[in-house]
Amino acid sequence: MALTQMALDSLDFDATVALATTVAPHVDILEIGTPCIKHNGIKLLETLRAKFPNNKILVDLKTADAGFYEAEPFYKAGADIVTVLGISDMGTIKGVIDAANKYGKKAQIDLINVADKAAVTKAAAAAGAHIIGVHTGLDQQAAGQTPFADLALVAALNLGVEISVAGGVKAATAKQVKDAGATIIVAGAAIYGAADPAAAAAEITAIVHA
Ligand SMILES: O=C(CO)[C@H](O)[C@H](O)COP(=O)(O)O
Repeated sequence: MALTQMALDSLDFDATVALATTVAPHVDILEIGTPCIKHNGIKLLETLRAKFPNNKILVDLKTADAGFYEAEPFYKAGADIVTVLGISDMGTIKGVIDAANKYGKKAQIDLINVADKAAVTKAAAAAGAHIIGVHTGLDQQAAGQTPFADLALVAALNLGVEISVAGGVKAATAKQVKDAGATIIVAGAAIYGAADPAAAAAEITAIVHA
């Protein structure tokens, strides 16, 4: 079954916990977004881990170096998934995979800004990556880009790894993303920007779980 992931992209600690409280019953995975984890640190992960035992938690570290060293404390503190940049050295990617395996968790390789996405996906899968993250970042979205072509390319490789898709996904596009091969469908702005975030999350999850 495909899963939904909600990206918590606020910088504010209390607002993040409050939004997670609203949304957690309606999504599978809570994501602590990159600006959020940089601003608030591992204490926020510890807080969310304690409050939401029924959700998986992804920490979007987007690690670029020192993979094992940077990722290990987050797995130890309860992260289920940690991200590493696909543009990093394979030693860095392998370090995050090794840290994930040490704790029985998952490493996600983020393809943001990767030039040869097929080559990096194949190399990461061969190195034991659990999840490939097809990702059109917020700045790329502002320039009009979408993740759909990259998703088609990665899904066509048929490597047997999980595929997460992020980049402006909303209720209107969630089915398209799932049908194209995504196993984790990420939504940030479509949920936190909605008038009723709980309802928006529930709507997307109903589509993804259908
Ligand atoms: O990782 C991110 C930015 O780097 C976002 O959290 C991700 O793109 C999901 O948010 P949205 O649905 O608003 O694109």
